[in-house]
This record gives sequence, C-alpha cells and structure tokens, in this order.
Amino acid sequence: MSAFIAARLRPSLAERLADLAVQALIDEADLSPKPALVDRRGSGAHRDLDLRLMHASARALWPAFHAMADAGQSLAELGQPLRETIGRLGREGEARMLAVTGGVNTHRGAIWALGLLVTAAALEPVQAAPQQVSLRAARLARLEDRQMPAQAPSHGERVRQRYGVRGAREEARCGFPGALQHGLPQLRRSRAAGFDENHAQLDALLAIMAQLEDTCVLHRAGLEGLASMQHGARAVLQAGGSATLAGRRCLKALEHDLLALNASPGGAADLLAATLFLDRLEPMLGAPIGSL
Ligand SMILES: CC(C)(COP(=O)(O)OP(=O)(O)OC[C@H]1O[C@@H](n2cnc3c(N)ncnc32)[C@H](O[C@H]2O[C@H](COP(=O)(O)OP(=O)(O)OP(=O)(O)O)[C@@H](O)[C@H]2O)[C@@H]1O)[C@@H](O)C(=O)NCCC(=O)NCCS
Ligand SMILES: Nc1ncnc2[nH]cnc12
Repeated sequence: MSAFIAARLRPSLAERLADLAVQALIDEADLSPKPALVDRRGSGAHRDLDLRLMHASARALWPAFHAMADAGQSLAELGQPLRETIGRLGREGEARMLAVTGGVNTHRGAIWALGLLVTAAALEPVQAAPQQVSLRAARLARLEDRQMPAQAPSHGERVRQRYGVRGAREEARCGFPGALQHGLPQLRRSRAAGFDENHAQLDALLAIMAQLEDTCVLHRAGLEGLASMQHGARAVLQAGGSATLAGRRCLKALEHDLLALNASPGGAADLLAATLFLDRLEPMLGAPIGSL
C-alpha cells in the first residue's frame, strides 16, 4: 500500500474522538450489574428504555461528537464562537437522539458531558491528561451560550429550584469532580487492587453515586432516593467493593432499595461514561494513529 493510500485510510483525530465517546457510552450501557440502570440484565427502573435503545442512541450520536471535535480543531480557540457552535451541535445531537429513540431521553446528560470533553480534547490533543482536558471543558461550560433558545423547564431545572442542588451544568463548570475526584481514582484503585475491569468499572460507578447530587434520582425519588443512592453505594465500597461477596450483598440491597423508590442514577451513569472517556483518552492519543 502506498504511503498516500495509508494516510487516507487513517482515522482523523475527530473520528477517533467520536469513536472513543461512542465506545464509552456503549461500555457504560453494557456494564452489569448496575443498580436500577439499563444493563445486560434488563431495564432497571426504566419502562421506556432498554439496552438496544441505549446502543442505537449511542451510535446515533457519533456525527454530533465528530462535528464538535471538528469545531474544536478548526476554531482552535476556547471562546464564545466555539461555545456557541457546540451548543448548536449539542442541541442537534439531542434532536437526533430523540428521533432515534422515539422521544425517549437516553443520553441528554451524556451529550453535554462528552460533548464538552470531546471538544476540549480536540482543542489541544497534546495536553490530554484527564485534569487538563476537564479544565478546558469546564472553561467552555462556563461561557454563556447566547444562542440557547428559551425552553420549558427541564427536570434538572425543577429539581435545582426545589432542592437547591447543582446538577449537570454546575458539574461541568466545576471540571467534572464526579469523574475526576471520584470515578477515575476509584477505577484505578480497584484495578490496582487486582479486581477485573468489570468490577473496577462498577466500583467507579459506585464511587460517583456515593457523592453525586443526581437530578435524575431527585426528580424521580426526592431526597429519600438521593440518600438511598449515596448511602447504599458507600456501603458497597466500604464492604470491599463489587468484587467481594460482602460488597455484592450490599449491591443487591442497593438495587432493591432504588427499584422500590423508582430511582435511577442516570446522571451517575453519564459521569461513568465521562470517566471511561478520560481514562482512555491519553493512551489513545499517544498510540500510533490507526491503532484504535
Ligand atoms: C446542561 C444540560 C445537561 C441541561 O441540564 P438540565 O439539568 O437543565 O436538564 P436535564 O434535562 O434534567 O438533563 C440533565 C441530565 O444530566 C444528567 N445528570 C443529572 N444529574 C447530574 C449531575 N449532578 N451531574 C451530571 N449529570 C447529571 C442526567 O442525565 C441522565 O438522566 C437522563 C434521564 O433523565 P430524565 O429526562 O429526567 O429522565 P427520566 O427520569 O427517565 O424521566 P421520566 O421517565 O420520568 O420522564 C438520561 O438522559 C441520562 O443522560 C440528567 O437528566 C444540557 O442538556 C444543555 O444545556 N444542553 C444544551 C446544549 C449545549 O449547550 N451543549 C453543549 C455542548 S454538548
Ligand atoms: N445505563 C443507563 N440506564 C438508564 N439511564 C441512563 N442514562 C445513561 N446511561 C443510562
């Protein structure tokens, strides 16, 4: 094969970032057993979601992530034009998601988190450490999107007003502490302790759930649901994590409690996808092009 053809077959940076984002969403959906969330076993607390729909939604978002990465590379400056461009692309991604799922919100929070992270990664791919990328994503999230159309109050908006919690927007503006300070360190601790990848990822999800003010849980189950999620997740980790017998017993109890309250930690699931994206980004960018 000539060098010219080989170069044309190599995936571009934007393609690789979109691949990584979609893969993080698919891996999050497949991870099992997640308490009260859609996974390989079933639909958790959801009546209108299943694994097939989560996969279809994730795949449908590839063009949106690709376009955001492209925008990051071509505008090449962290400022208002880039913020407003990815705001428009994010809304188009949401519309595509709703078209594919027949109106069901599968990934709104994930489009927001991964969209910001993909754009931040594309802006400066040589500075791809999790801390560096999330800091740039936070700076983007703090910029106002003047093109944002007025909308009916979201579930998150209603919950923020009722309980005074921060929600998805503030999580991004603070640099994704759920992923950076909880998910990623736990993922790496559990791997270092010798647990397999499935259990390490479950432990990462539990570490996020143990502290997140998840507006999805609050919307469905109020403060009682939030307390159940946080205390129950902490109990699993304190018992030794999802790989241990005692931890698995606590995980079962946590799922039972969440299902009884109809609570679903959808925001924590989104932040697990963000954690997986950040964990894999630097190795992927450091690898020879085409090796993904
Ligand atoms: C900034 C936006 C994310 C909008 O945020 P807002 O809070 O106003 O809107 P919501 O529609 O409530 O979406 C927020 C979703 O974020 C996830 N989430 C919740 N808590 C947190 C948290 N503390 N930190 C991070 N992320 C969090 C969560 O997503 C998951 O839950 C979804 C299902 O939720 P819901 O629709 O409430 O569904 P159900 O409970 O199943 O409803 P019913 O069955 O009862 O009807 C699921 O999708 C998960 O993803 C929250 O839902 C952002 O959307 C925005 O402003 N976008 C504009 C475009 C833009 O600027 N983009 C920038 C570049 S991408
Ligand atoms: N696995 C999952 N189940 C339910 N809601 C979600 N939102 C994001 N991932 C989810």
